[in-house]
Amino acid sequence: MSISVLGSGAFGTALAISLAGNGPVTLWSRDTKQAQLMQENRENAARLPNIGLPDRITVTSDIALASQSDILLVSVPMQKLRGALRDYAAVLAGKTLVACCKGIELSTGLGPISVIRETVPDAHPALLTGPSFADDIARGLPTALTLACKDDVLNQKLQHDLSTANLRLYRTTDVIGAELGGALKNVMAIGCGACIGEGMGESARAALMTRGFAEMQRFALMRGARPDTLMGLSGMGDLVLTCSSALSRNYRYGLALGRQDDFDTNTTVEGVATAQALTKIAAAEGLDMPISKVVAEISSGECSVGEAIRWLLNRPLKEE
Ligand SMILES: NC(=O)C1=CN([C@@H]2O[C@H](COP(=O)(O)OP(=O)(O)OC[C@H]3O[C@@H](n4cnc5c(N)ncnc54)[C@H](OP(=O)(O)O)[C@@H]3O)[C@@H](O)[C@H]2O)C=CC1
Ligand SMILES: O=C(CO)COP(=O)(O)O
Repeated sequence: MSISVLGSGAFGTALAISLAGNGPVTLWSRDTKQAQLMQENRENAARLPNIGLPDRITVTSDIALASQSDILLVSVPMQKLRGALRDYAAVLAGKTLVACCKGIELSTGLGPISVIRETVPDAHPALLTGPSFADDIARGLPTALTLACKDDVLNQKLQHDLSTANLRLYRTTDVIGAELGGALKNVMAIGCGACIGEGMGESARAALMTRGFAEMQRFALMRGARPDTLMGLSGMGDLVLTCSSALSRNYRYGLALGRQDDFDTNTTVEGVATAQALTKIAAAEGLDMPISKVVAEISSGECSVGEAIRWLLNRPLKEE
């Protein structure tokens, strides 16, 4: 069994480092110069600095070579997934593709598994998600993740092949629940960052996380997810991590909004597009998603964080 990671961002590189503990791994970058630099310097200086690449990792920009592996982990941002898969659909046909991204596609409202199905119809799709900062994984710190695949026989094999010394994988066939847990927690992390950045305090953050989780459950149930999936690593687990740590880019982005600080626009912040996608779908379905709505509005500059908080607090009172 051979493994490649397609996409050499922070997360793809961290996964490659962890998987290299089991055997050889190919790490693919679309950028030839970046691939050469990483292969020679044994470091991803751009996205995961100061962490060495084990000898068992081969970095390449040759997609034909990388796609020869049995299992391909696809680790690019959600809004780039369709384009990346479409570009390489010919060599990805029939492969096992494990999406590692967290989000909802803005143009279609779809999650990663559906995007794989549409772009590479005869691939075998799965999803890896859950609480996991790239930096932690790359440093060998332990975490537990959710591996989601409709085909439980394939999933059992993947669970065996992708578990490592520091990644304990739990499997589920509820791909919708796993996708939505990972996608929606990023929106709530922006909200929590904004709340702390605006100086609202820890009690407000706990309230926002809890009501945010209620929104996550409401949306996921509407889409056919199982409630217990949201209670697991991909939902509650990742929500807790991302809403409470400044290692999260979504949280830091929210923090910057609340403090009215600048934020590097090249940083991957998945929750921004996902909040917009959610708001569109919720409006069409008549679903009440107030936190997602204000996260979309503060991200687009339609309202300030202060105005958003006042609006949330002044809505009609209701049952919990
Ligand atoms: N970082 C983390 O801690 C975690 C991230 N994730 C998820 O992983 C996904 C990727 O995030 P992350 O690695 O952090 O992001 P980064 O911003 O660190 O890297 C994104 C990577 O995707 C590549 N890329 C972008 N578009 C394409 C394309 N069309 N074809 C090929 N490669 C492309 C970029 O290449 P280039 O450099 O050439 O632009 C870059 O290597 C996200 O969905 C994120 O939510 C999940 C868990 C943890
Ligand atoms: O998904 C993550 C942790 O599980 C990483 O979160 P950020 O994308 O907000 O950094």
